[in-house]
Order: sequence, then structure tokens, then C-alpha cells
Amino acid sequence: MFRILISDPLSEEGIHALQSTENVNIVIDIGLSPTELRDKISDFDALLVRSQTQVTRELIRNAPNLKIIGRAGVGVDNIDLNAATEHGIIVVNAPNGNTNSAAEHTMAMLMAMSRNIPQAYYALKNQQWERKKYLGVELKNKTLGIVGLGRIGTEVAYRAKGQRMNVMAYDPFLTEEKAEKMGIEYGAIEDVLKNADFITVHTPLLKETRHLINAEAFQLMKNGVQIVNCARGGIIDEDALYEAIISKKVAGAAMDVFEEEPFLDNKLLELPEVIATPHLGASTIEAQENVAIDVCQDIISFLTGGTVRNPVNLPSVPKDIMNKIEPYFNLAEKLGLFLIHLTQEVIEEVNIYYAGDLSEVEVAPITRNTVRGILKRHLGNHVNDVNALYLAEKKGITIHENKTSQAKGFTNLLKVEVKTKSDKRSVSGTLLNGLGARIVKVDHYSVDFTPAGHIVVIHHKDQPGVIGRMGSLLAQHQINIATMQVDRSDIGGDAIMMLTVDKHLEKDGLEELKALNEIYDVTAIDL
Ligand SMILES: NC(=O)C1=CN([C@@H]2O[C@H](COP(=O)(O)OP(=O)(O)OC[C@H]3O[C@@H](n4cnc5c(N)ncnc54)[C@H](O)[C@@H]3O)[C@@H](O)[C@H]2O)C=CC1
Ligand SMILES: O=C(O)CCC(=O)C(=O)O
Repeated sequence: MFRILISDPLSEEGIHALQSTENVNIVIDIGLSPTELRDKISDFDALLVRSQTQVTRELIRNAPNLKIIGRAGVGVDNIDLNAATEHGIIVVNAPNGNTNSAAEHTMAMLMAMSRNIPQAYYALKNQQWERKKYLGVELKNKTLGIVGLGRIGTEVAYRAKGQRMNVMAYDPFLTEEKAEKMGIEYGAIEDVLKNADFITVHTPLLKETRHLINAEAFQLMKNGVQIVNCARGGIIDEDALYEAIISKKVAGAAMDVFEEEPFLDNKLLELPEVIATPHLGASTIEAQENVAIDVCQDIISFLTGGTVRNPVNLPSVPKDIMNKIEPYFNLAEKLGLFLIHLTQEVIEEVNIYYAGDLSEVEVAPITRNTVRGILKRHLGNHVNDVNALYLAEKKGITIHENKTSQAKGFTNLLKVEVKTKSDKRSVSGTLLNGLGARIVKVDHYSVDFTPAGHIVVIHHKDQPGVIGRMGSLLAQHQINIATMQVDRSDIGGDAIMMLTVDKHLEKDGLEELKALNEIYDVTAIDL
């Protein structure tokens, strides 16, 4: 049974899809305190949140069974991504479903602010008919400065153009050509701050964007500028904003998000120039349905062994590319696991060679599976796709990917090489049409076997009688040989014997084999 905890309000539509999935047990418990959540989380395989639940390192530490965290929305700043990655927990979000709602809310806030609608409404509710006091300004022909032209920023730009505003935007990925195509103006951040009559921020909250709009930034702005934040609290320095409003530099601020959420008291709200909503940017029926469906679909995909569409702590790979590379995952993992058994020393370096067809595809996910196989022997199932590279780095192992079109007669060839202080071992495998995964080389020896089941690798001297002695000894241990391959460097030189056997070779049998004349080394590997 796969247990899912939903700890923030989520639309029914998504939950229905989860409920109709087999072997799923869903618990909805909204409004848990951090301590209650920490005490509860240990039994759950998946956690589904919006922006309220804080998924901290401490919570993750107390969640030994947690495999996936779903965020119904865009921002993942309430989730400790490093902690999730380190614990091998995949984080998925729903980045597209609330774009429209957030853009519409931004426009609603912009217009409400420029025409003092909330203030006038409030006055009227208090029996004050105030026409003179609430003189507004038009948006038409004014410049809207957009900081962050991603999904939402872009939608806001198009809507602002509909209001006949001039739009100037800054985004590290925006070029002058792209801006021109969109019919907006490109500016460096300083240009945007200096030229805009209205400014709206649409970046994520990151180390680099925390207090991006600070006292210095306000200094650059026009007197009487009005500012909107429907992205994340903390992008605007609230103390600096407060001072800028008091000093009349800023004539209005429309805030949907705050440095501390939720709150009942924030000094910005004491200022009549500030209008505010309690993080409602994504609060529409449509957005909530969209994000709940999207994130639940990813949880279902994860559960049923499919590919998640919106991973946050793993690069996402388009479906057509994934279809091409997915068949290699098992081969890659098996090669890694096979190879790690051949070396007793500490691994310092892993080189992965992608040849033939493989040199033309996105290989990062194959690399992760290879590294997963290498680490699995000593780290067990704790290592997965999410944390494999992180754990390798932590262990001081450097990973190199190499590509070549030359596949030595194969259509595709995956070679994995590990280097230790004094040794270098390698194994190569391929996917054969109709035959599946095969290991075709172990170090410089040519072989051909399926990487599955119980395998015994024997290094020995190429001499008559070795194979016979080895066969009799295995027979004494009731071990049946299913397949056997032999290759040698030269006549009478070093040789390799690869056996697939019907059951695991126990330690005593292994030691007896090693003790046989002319046998240098024996390794039993269960793949
Ligand atoms: N108020 C609400 O309820 C909602 C808030 N959001 C928030 O809105 C923000 C934007 O969301 P999306 O547009 O979906 O994200 P996105 O990832 O599509 O766009 C963010 C953009 O910010 C840009 N950026 C990053 N650092 C920057 C910097 N230093 N200066 C300028 N631009 C920078 C990125 O290049 C990217 O293009 C996020 O913080 C998200 O959490 C999203 C949905 C609802
Ligand atoms: O869950 C929500 O309502 C907030 C949405 C949001 O802030 C986001 O998607 O980043």
C-alpha cells in the first residue's frame, strides 16, 4: 500500500484521480502544526502540499519512507530541496496550471492599486463618499517594468499591452531579439527600475532574488512609482518598501505575498498606499483544479513506474527522448553494479563512454542510473535516481561522460570504467535488437551474456584442467552452470571465465574456488 498524506487544501479533481489508483491510501489532514506533521509523516510514502506546509530538513529527516513530495503550484521555496535530494526524495510541482490565474491576479492588483479601488470601497463601507481623495492614474501609455519574464511575467506582459501600456522587462534569459518579437522593450534591471511607472516582480525567491528590490533599487526608481508583488514575499525588502512609501518615493504597493506568511499583523498594512490580498494569486477554481490534477498525475506516474513530467530536483526529459533512452536504464544500472564487484579499492573516478546511437541522445539520466548501480552495492536502496550524483560527489567520486560515434561493430555501446588509486576496471554492454541487454566486454576480454541472475567471474591462467576442476567443485556445492564463456589474452596467458549459475555461490564455495590451482580471483555477483 502506497500511503499519501495531503497536508494543504487540494482540489477534489486531483484527489479523485489518486483515489481511483490501485493500492493507494490517502490521508487528508489540513492545518497540522510542524510538530504534529513531524510525528505523523514517518508512515507516508508521498506528501502533497501547496505553499503553506513547510517541508523542512527536520521533517524530511523524520520521514524514512517518503519517496515523493508533490507541490500543487509553482514555488518550491517551502520545500528544502537539498534535504529532499540528499534523502533521495523526488520533488514534483505543477508549474503551468496557475500561470493564468497569477497573471490575472497581477493585473487585478495593478488596476485596483492605480484606481484606489480597495481604499474607496473600504471608505464607502464606512459611510464615506470620497471622490476627490481617490483620484487615480491611467495605465495607458505608462511603462510597466517587469522583473522576471517567465511564464507569469510573459502573460502579464501581453495583458499589459492589451491595456496599451509600454512594457519593459528584465530577465537573465531575455534577449533584445526576443523582446522585440514580443513587442516589448528589453532593459537591464537598472533600466527597468529607472524607467517604469509601475513595476511588477515575477521571479522565484532565490538567494539572488531575495531583497532584489531593496533600498538601493527604490532610489533608482521614478518618484511616485507603484509596485506589485504577486510572486514571492522577500523579493521586495518590506522594510525598504515601508520607508520608500513613507518618503513618498513609492505611491502605491499591491502585495499578494509577504516575507512572513500567514500573518495577522504587518506594518505595511498600516499604510493607506498599500493594498493586499492573502496570497490569492493561484486561488481560482481553474488554477486549483489544474495544479491538483497535474501534481496528482505525476504522483500516479511515479507510483506506476512511469515518467514524472515536472520533477524539480531532477532535470526533466521530453517524452520522445525518454522513450529512446529508457531501455538503457536497466543496462546502465547493471553495468555499474557488476563493475563495482570487480574492484575492492575505493573508487575515485567513473568514466562513462556513450558510443554509436547512444552518442546522439541525452545521456544524463543514463549516467544517473549507472552511478546508482555503482553506489547501490554499498549504499543499498537508499541510493536512487534523485540522489545518485549527489551521493557520488559526497563520496569524492568524479563522474565523466564521453561520447563517440565509434561503437566497435555495435549499434550502441555503453562502457563504464572505474578508476581507483592503483586499478582500472571496465565493463561494456549493449542493447541488442530482440535480445535485450548484453554484457559484451569485461576489461579487455570479449564475452556475451545477459546481465541478470547469479554470475561468477573467474580470473585464471589459461591451462588445461582448470575448467574441469572448477566444474567439479561447483557440482560438489550443488551449483548448476547455466552458461559459460571463456576468453584469454593469449595462449597460456591470463584468462577470464564468466559463468551464470542457478543459485548464489556462498562464501565457502567461493573460498574453495579461489584456492584451486591456477585460479587468481573469483567474484560472485548477483544482478
Ligand atoms: N501569488 C501566487 O499565488 C503565485 C505566485 N507564483 C510565483 O510567481 C513567480 C513566477 O512564477 P513563474 O512565472 O511560473 O516562474 P518561471 O520560472 O516561469 O519564471 C521566473 C522567471 O524569473 C527569472 N529570474 C530569475 N532570477 C531573476 C533575476 N534575478 N532577475 C530577473 N529575472 C529573474 C527566470 O529567468 C524566469 O524566467 C514564482 O515565484 C512563483 O512561485 C506563482 C503562482 C502563483
Ligand atoms: O498554493 C497556492 O495557492 C500558492 C501558489 C503559489 O504561490 C505558487 O504556485 O507558487
